[in-house]
Amino acid sequence: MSNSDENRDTDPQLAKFRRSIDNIDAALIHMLAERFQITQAVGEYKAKVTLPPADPDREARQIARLRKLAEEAQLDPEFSEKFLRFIIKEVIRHHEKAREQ
Ligand SMILES: O=C(O)C(=O)C[C@]1(C(=O)O)C=C[C@@H](O)C=C1
Repeated sequence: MSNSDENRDTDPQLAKFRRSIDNIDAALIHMLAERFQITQAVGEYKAKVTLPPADPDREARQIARLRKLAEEAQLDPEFSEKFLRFIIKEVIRHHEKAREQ
C-alpha cells in the first residue's frame, strides 16, 4: 500500500465526509424503494383498467417541474432530467411486464 492509500484510509476528515455520503446513499436507496413500490401499484392499476404503460404528458410535466427544482437547489438540471428519465424507463418496463401478466 502506498502512502497516499494509507492516508485515504485513516484521514478523519475524509472518513467524516464518507459517513455523510453513506447516509445520503442509504436514504436514496430507501426513497427509490418507496418509489418503485408505488409505481408497482400504478402498473397493476393501469393493467387492470387498460391504461397505457407510458404517459408522455405526465413525464414532460414532471421533468419540467424537477428541472426547476434542480436549478433552485443548484443541481445540474440536465443531470436531473437524465436521472428521472432513467428511472421512468425502468418503471415503464415494469408496467409493460405487469400488462403481460
Ligand atoms: O404517473 C404515471 O402514470 C406512471 O406510470 C408513473 C411514471 C413515473 O415513474 O413517474 C411512469 C411512467 C409514465 O410514463 C409516467 C410517470
